[in-house]
Amino acid sequence: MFIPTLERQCTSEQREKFLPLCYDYRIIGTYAQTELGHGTFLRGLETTAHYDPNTQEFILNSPTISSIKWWPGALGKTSTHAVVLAQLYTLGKCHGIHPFVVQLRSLDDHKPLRGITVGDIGPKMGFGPNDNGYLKLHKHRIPRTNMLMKYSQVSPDGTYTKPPRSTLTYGTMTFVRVLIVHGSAIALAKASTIAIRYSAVRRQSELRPGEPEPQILSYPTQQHKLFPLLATAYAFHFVQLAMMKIYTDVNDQINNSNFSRIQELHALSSGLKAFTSWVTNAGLEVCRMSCGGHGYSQASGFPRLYADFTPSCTYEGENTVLMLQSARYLVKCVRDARSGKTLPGTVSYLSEDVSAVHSGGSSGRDLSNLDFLISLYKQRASNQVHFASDKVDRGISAGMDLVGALNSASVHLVSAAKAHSHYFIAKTFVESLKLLKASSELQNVLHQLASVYVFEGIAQSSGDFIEDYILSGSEAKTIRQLAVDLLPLIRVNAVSLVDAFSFRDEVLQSVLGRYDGNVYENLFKWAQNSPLNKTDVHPSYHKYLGPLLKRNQSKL
Ligand SMILES: CCCCC/C=C\C/C=C\C/C=C\C/C=C\CCCC(=O)SCCNC(=O)CCNC(=O)[C@H](O)C(C)(C)COP(=O)(O)OP(=O)(O)OC[C@H]1O[C@@H](n2cnc3c(N)ncnc32)[C@H](O)[C@@H]1OP(=O)(O)O
Ligand SMILES: Cc1cc2nc3c(=O)[nH]c(=O)nc-3n(C[C@H](O)[C@H](O)[C@H](O)COP(=O)(O)OP(=O)(O)OC[C@H]3O[C@@H](n4cnc5c(N)ncnc54)[C@H](O)[C@@H]3O)c2cc1C
Repeated sequence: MFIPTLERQCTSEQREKFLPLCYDYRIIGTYAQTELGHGTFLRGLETTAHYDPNTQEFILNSPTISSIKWWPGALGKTSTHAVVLAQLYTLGKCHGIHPFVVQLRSLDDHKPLRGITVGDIGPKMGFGPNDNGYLKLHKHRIPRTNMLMKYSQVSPDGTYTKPPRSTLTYGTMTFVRVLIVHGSAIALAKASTIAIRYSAVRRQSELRPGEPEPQILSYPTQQHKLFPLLATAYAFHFVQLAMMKIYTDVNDQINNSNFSRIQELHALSSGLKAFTSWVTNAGLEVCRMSCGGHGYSQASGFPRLYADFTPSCTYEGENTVLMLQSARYLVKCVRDARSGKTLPGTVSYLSEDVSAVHSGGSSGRDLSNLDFLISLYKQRASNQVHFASDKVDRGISAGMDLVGALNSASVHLVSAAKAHSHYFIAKTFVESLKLLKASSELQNVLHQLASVYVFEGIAQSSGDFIEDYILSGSEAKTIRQLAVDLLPLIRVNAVSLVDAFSFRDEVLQSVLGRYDGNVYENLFKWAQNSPLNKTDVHPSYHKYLGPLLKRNQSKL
């Protein structure tokens, strides 16, 4: 995050000064924004940067215990520098959060500089090798030119020039949220690879006396756990490509001072980061549990994969908060649509009249047709967004202000943002396959994956579709069965579909997911290397167990 911030927020002179140092690993940096007391509410950050025109320096301070920077990756023991987000004060006025490059440690002996107290925040659930750290600043002075001044400036006499948009400071977070969508795709692909390969190797239970124990991958329940997640990993792969394309296009526009799509990008990246990381987080646990006891061993790779992935639901914007950000924009779009404005691409459906075409019961609608089902996802999203938006309007009519009305409708707003994200993902998956140049065999297999993703997505949220009369109960039941009917077809290619992710064993880090499937020998070998097995009799025997046993034996 240090480098992307410099690349996006530096003037050209500052780029020339700082970026070569980063690219050549002459300095190592972190992104120090979160504090002990604030991570979500950025306007509440307390670190201060007061400009001193006499020396043309900023004086940085952590004025309170809650203002101590807390969590930034590699801050504790590694980073020599940080981008510090602080409240800018100049000529007696506060101008809000701005980014500053601060050197933390000497480049000679790596000792912290004067006015800098840094350290590691202590053991965490995962990310063990990462020294997430704390930073306390005490009257630490930096040159004026260390404030990143691409968008806003402080001149030598202290005059402040404000940015074209205050939220441009938030740009790096948007970029990393887009990366996290990719991160979700990768994590779910890894978990699917481990679980499906192991399920092809593992044989368990005798269905009928005398019959060989079947591969657990043959059980419909095992397939129902794993194949929708496999399909989701493919869906997220195509979604992260689409998200990155939108990010790149909008970022190019921003670089040409065209800020017209910044809100749409913020809303989409927030919703997709939250949606994909929540789904992946839950999916990792399903994959682990589908591997039985060995899934719980460190050898499976799942404990580390989960512990390292799960903070994706929190960092870079806590997921609920990001869903609310996305929903706030959707509510704005409903208003704009009602006043006749044209809506941008990813939300244009909100101005269409998708009033519920009453479920047809036995109307013979083709419930296996993906284009038709995507139109139902659209209808569900539109209904949920309009419902939540109407709730906000009713709150205002009842005398609330906008903040109060948004807050009171927030549970529904989160549901609406989830439905919007889900529609975008399902639509993108289906549309991406249409554009894919692939053999008919491959198209057929990928169509099976898209189908099980779309069917299962409806099955798992069928309440949304039934409550709004988008589907009848019997139609929802039919779609649920369509998902189950697809499982044995996907079974044929399941191992190939995870091999296609082509994770090397060294990357997958899983005995259960080894490419050669030689699990049991390697589990036993792995166990031999356990530290506890260095000696046959563990030293602790002589201190605790031995005396205890001997004492009790003498009583016999
Ligand atoms: C090869 C593999 C590749 C894949 C990678 C693999 C793995 C994983 C991937 C990547 C992971 C990388 C690194 C992972 C490790 C660590 C990273 C974590 C680092 C961090 O964890 S780093 C700290 C992150 N910490 C946050 O994330 C703070 C969240 N908290 C906020 O962000 C704000 O606090 C907010 C938005 C909640 C409230 O903001 P606020 O107080 O100003 O209030 P408000 O809501 O009124 O917003 C006023 C107007 O600004 C607009 N607005 C807001 N944000 C905008 C944005 N970003 N862009 C454009 N517009 C934006 C609004 O839409 C509104 O607009 P309008 O007024 O028009 O409605
Ligand atoms: C592994 C890891 C790495 C990190 N790396 C960095 C880093 O490199 N740099 C950095 O600056 N930070 C980093 N962070 C910090 C991270 O960005 C914050 O933890 C994150 O932004 C969440 O903020 P918070 O901790 O204040 O949570 P809080 O906002 O306190 O969340 C607690 C609860 O409050 C709820 N809540 C908060 N606000 C609202 C609201 N407006 N409406 C409804 N509910 C609300 C949330 O939904 C959540 O349920 C990292 C964190 C972790 C875990």
